[in-house]
Amino acid sequence: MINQLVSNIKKTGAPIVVGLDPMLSYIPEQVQKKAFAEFGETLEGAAEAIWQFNKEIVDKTYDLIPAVKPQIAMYEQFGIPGLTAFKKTVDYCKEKGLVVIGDIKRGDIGSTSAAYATGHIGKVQVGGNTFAPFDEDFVTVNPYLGSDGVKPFIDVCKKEQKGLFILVKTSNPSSGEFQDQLIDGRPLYELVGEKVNEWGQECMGCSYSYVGAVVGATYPEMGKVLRKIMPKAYILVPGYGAQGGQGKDLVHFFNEDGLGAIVNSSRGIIAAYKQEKYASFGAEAFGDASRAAVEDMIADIRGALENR
Ligand SMILES: O=C(O)c1cc(=O)[nH]c(=O)n1[C@@H]1O[C@H](COP(=O)(O)O)[C@@H](O)[C@H]1O
Repeated sequence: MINQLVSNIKKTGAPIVVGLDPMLSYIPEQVQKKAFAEFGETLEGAAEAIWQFNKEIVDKTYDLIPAVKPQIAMYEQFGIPGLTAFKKTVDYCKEKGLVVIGDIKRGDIGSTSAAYATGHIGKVQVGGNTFAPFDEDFVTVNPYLGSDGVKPFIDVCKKEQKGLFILVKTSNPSSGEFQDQLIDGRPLYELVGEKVNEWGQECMGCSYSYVGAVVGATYPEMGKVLRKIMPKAYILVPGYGAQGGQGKDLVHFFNEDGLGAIVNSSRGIIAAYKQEKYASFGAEAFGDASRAAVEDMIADIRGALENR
């Protein structure tokens, strides 16, 4: 899967991910009304609205981008119908040739991690039948439980040619509370980065490992250090746009080959029509506003990489 991700990035020239994080408040009224007319103001109605919203955004952007990142919490809040919309989104994006990063941020004791890995990137056996229940291409993993909580995900990746992005330094304001704590004079995120590098060494695709890392766009100096600690890890960089990250902050997340990082924006793309900059599109043309926001994001990052 890492090879498909790299190939999609080279083909589009766009090291970006569109985060499909649909909140009902981002979904234009006409889309909500239509879904509620069919299913009522119910969990099913909400799930239909987020599915139709996602589909329009994917239809308007898929030719420009290599990958999407649906964040499962946005779907789980609508219970079982929400999870059905998550799965429909995963399948639709894959049909469109996009790499799907399931943002699930899981991690537990070994046996429980194994079940998470099976459900999201692996296959489950039911009697004589085998199913790939969610079938994302990559998932995000929380490494707080240590190696035995991460290894079951790596084992499934090896078997199924899937991939991981492991939280190393997150983008949120409180991330330093634990992640920046010094251990023998070195911050914890550096030690986690070293572990990601170690885990990734036996998981190489053509040029990059399929064990990647998450490092927030909001901490560019730390990104620079982590890039060197994990030279073969693809770095998923959230925090662009709504959280303040800009192209010029991100150049050191990339390697000299122009690869090695993929920058996520969720609200900045999917709710673009609500921003002043794209307001002229109006709520009816929300998908076109998202396309314009994708084009601007690509230009910003490409421009920064060309001028570094
Ligand atoms: O793993 C992630 O994707 C992630 C890690 C992190 O450190 N910070 C972070 O914002 N994220 C996710 O990235 C997305 C950011 O959304 P926006 O701020 O709307 O672009 C959300 O889905 C977050 O859950």
